[in-house]
Amino acid sequence: MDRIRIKGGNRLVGTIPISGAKNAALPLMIASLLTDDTLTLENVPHLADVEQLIRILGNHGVDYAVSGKRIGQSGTSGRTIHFTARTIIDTTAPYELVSKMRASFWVIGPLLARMHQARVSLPGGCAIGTRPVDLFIEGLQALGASIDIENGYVAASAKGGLRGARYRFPKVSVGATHVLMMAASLAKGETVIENAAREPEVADLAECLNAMGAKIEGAGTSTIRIQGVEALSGARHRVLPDRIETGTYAMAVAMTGGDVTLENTRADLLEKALDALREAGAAVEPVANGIRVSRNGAALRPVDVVTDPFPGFPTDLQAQFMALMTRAEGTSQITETIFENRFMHVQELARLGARISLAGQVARIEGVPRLAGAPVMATDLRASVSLVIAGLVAEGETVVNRVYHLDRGFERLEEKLGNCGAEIERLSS
Ligand SMILES: CC(=O)N[C@H]1[C@@H](OP(=O)(O)OP(=O)(O)OC[C@H]2O[C@@H](n3ccc(=O)[nH]c3=O)[C@H](O)[C@@H]2O)O[C@H](CO)[C@@H](O)[C@@H]1O
Ligand SMILES: C=C(OP(=O)(O)O)C(=O)O
Repeated sequence: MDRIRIKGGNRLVGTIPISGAKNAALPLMIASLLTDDTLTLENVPHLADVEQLIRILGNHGVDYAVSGKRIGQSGTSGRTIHFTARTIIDTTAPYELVSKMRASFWVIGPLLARMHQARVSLPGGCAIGTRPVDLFIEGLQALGASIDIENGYVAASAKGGLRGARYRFPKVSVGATHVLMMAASLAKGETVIENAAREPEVADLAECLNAMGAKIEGAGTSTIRIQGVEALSGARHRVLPDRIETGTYAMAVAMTGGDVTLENTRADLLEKALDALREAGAAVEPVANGIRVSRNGAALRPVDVVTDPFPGFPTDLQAQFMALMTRAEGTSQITETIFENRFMHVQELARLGARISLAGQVARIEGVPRLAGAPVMATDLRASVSLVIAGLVAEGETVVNRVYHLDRGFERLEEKLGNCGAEIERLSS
């Protein structure tokens, strides 16, 4: 299993190209199931989750072809991939494939809409909470689907097709909003989704679906209105920049000090996180095609944050911000409101000398003047990268084990940080 070795102490200076967003690319790829035409996606990141989803889609009959820049070229700006689901050859998504990744469950929406049936294994994904699927089930039932859960599978059918309806989510869910929006695009009549997730990835999916011929209004707000259409066509769409990758590197720069321009990204995708960084003492300014982040000499100040659905502080940046706060001059508080078990990085950060106490969903971080390198274990995707951020300032050597978590969501992390002066390498074994 690969490991990442970091020698802490170097400031980060230079430019980091931001990739297309994993959490936008995955639902966009799944949208290819909605049409027999070709959906071309640009700026697709090269990530383990993308490769896994290609396999899952292949099982349903989606062919893919890669064109444009290939991985390995320096400065690559992501791949262009053409997805074609000419015919759906299987409406079952099996446990072996779906258990590896939460988002793969989302195929249920397009399969049901196009084929009027789907049998999808209950999902896997990062172990950060129980992550039930009740909202998907309720939402799809509102569109007329009958659903049974049997032998670990969700079996859904809609004889005669889905019908538009008004549905209010009792709780905000990104995935369930994606699924309902895709399903409703091919339902008969109008669907109104209330209390929808407002994440930029939802708006990105809607933009792509509209390019495919869907009629969706209001995506990016909490009420989404969809007029169902008979069929969708192919389209070409560019995947949104990864706001979590952006925020992660911004936090790494705030941690080490230095001056880095994050390229191919947008500040409006993560205002709340950038505000927290400014409060912590970093200078953050939008520049043409990106964001410049620096901290030169200013002390790190403690900042309290509470995770929330967009436009709040993202849960996917919580671990990284906690790593930063371990070096603040004072005590900060981080409250996690989205997932009930997303503090697994706490004990690993403690190995590096961090002082963090937990009470339910609240972590209190007492800043320390130094961290010291140690072997640590990645437990989930964002937890892993929080350990990398801490390792960048820890004295001596930090080795992060179980790097496969990182590879799910960060493209060429060692190269991107190494090019800015970090001493970081991948140890393959
Ligand atoms: C691939 C992807 O885009 N993953 C993101 C997506 O995950 P994902 O779409 O899985 O997250 P959700 O927004 O659905 O989850 C939010 C909360 O709702 C709960 N819930 C969700 C569905 C359901 O049927 N019942 C239920 O109770 C979840 O357990 C969680 O507590 O949004 C999360 C919240 O921003 C991010 O952390 C993930 O990185
Ligand atoms: C939790 C995440 O991913 P997933 O929903 O795929 O587990 C994430 O991207 O941080």
